[in-house]
Amino acid sequence: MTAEADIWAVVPVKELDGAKQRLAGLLTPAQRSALAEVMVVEVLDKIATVRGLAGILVVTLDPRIAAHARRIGARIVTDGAREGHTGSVNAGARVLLAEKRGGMITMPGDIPAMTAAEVEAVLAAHQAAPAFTIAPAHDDLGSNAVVCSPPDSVPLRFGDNSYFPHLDAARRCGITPTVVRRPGIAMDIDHPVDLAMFLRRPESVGTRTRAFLEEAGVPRLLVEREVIPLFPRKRGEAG
Ligand SMILES: Nc1nc2c(ncn2[C@@H]2O[C@H](COP(=O)(O)OP(=O)(O)OP(=O)(O)O)[C@@H](O)[C@H]2O)c(=O)[nH]1
Ligand SMILES: O=C(O)[C@H](O)COP(=O)(O)O
Repeated sequence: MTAEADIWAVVPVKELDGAKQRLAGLLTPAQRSALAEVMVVEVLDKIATVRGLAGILVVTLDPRIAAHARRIGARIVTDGAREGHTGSVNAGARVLLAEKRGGMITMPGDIPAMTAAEVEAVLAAHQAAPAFTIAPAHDDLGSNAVVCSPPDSVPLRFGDNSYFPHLDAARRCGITPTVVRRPGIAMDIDHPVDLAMFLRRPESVGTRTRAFLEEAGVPRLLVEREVIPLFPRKRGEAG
């Protein structure tokens, strides 16, 4: 990718009240909303330092996230911002298309272990348009960073084990997808078990999200709820 590629980051952010429903069994609504905010702010602050991006669009109706997005110089898109993950990404892509921008890299707000260097590696691997690059989740189910140039090079559909369907969609568009795996980008936080994994992994060390989780007593909660066993089984032990 060259600087002339004109790639914009598109980050969809659901309103914080009601975010992270899949953590409802573990965290209170206030904790979930606070965690979502810490993660999104951490992700946006890191994206703001990525070299080679033309700009950042944050698709949101959340006033706190919009205020932070403005502070880091991002643009806010509100049209289509309540249309789910896919609808919101498409809303950002439409803005970029209307402005004849070169492409987009979309990432969710729940990958707080990502780094600017990882995103730069994804962008560096991206080919000349028409092109499609994807950085999957650690389990090869989710699509955690997706680059499309032009912004609508491949129809996107998140939320249902979308990684392999996105590879197929690219091929149907006549594009050979580029795959880039990076451990920080790969670690999205949806379920309690994801929190356990995040806290175990070296990539979370030094993140504000980890500090927040420790402050909120989440490591102990994960043990109490048996998401993390207190005495891990030894290899080969039955159970
Ligand atoms: N603007 C916008 N962003 C969304 C919407 N739905 C999801 N997102 C964003 O898309 C990314 C992935 O979100 P999800 O994992 O589906 O939702 P979540 O709130 O993080 O978690 P759950 O409530 O457990 O589904 C996050 O950055 C969300 O904020 C929406 O309706 N509008
Ligand atoms: O449901 C989700 O976790 C998000 O919408 C992300 O979707 P994905 O798993 O397809 O990346």
